[in-house]
Amino acid sequence: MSLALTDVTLTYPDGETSVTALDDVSLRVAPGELAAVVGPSGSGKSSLLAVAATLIRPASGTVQVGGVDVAGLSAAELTRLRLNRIGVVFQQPNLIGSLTAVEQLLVTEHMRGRSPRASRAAAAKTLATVGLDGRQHRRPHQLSGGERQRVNIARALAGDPGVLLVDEPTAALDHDRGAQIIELIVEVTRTFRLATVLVTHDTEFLGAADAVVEMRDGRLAPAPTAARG
Ligand SMILES: Nc1ncnc2c1ncn2[C@@H]1O[C@H](COP(=O)(O)OP(=O)(O)OP(=O)(O)O)[C@@H](O)[C@H]1O
Repeated sequence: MSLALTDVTLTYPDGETSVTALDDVSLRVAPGELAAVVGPSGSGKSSLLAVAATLIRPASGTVQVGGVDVAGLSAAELTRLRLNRIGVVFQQPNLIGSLTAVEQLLVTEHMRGRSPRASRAAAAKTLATVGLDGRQHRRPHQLSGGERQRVNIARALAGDPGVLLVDEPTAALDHDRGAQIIELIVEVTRTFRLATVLVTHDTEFLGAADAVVEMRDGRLAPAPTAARG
């Protein structure tokens, strides 16, 4: 599935005035490709992900997921699109403390209306894909930081999405764990032919990205080679 943002502009009200978080931004990501987004704090990276996730509607411009302009979808269709086609990985895993790894995935599978038996088998398979075979019955406090982030990634993949949006996945991890998480994101992008957008400060891991773009004051441009690590 592809992801395309075209001429997207987003403003937030700010007292009497407004802040332009995205200024005429265009980004295309083909199936199986990873686009990395770098840029200083406050430049608009999270806003870009929120618009791509269809959580915020831009003031102008279009967002297409799998060739479909999301502006034309009803509220119910948008909910289905988010649940079934778009996987989001936030900086913090946001796991539920009392649930095991497999149960974290079953919560969203339940929301998708899938049967518990089929969901459990699929969730175990997804956990194995992210390297957590044998750890599926552990609760978050029994997992390392890197393993918790893997559960987070597995949860985003469980619905079999076409688009994967990842916000600073290595921020809470040490260097080696961070490198492994980036490697995993690249691997699942290729294996499942996802259109992946990865926001990161870790410029040293960007060699595997198909494109590296830089946000500055809400504008997107190809990153200078120095930012590619
Ligand atoms: N809900 C909001 N209301 C008003 N302004 C906002 C809102 N969210 C973000 N902004 C502003 O929009 C701009 C872009 O913010 P955004 O969070 O997208 O940046 P970012 O690049 O993700 O930053 P960081 O790297 O610090 O997470 C900033 O100037 C920010 O202050």
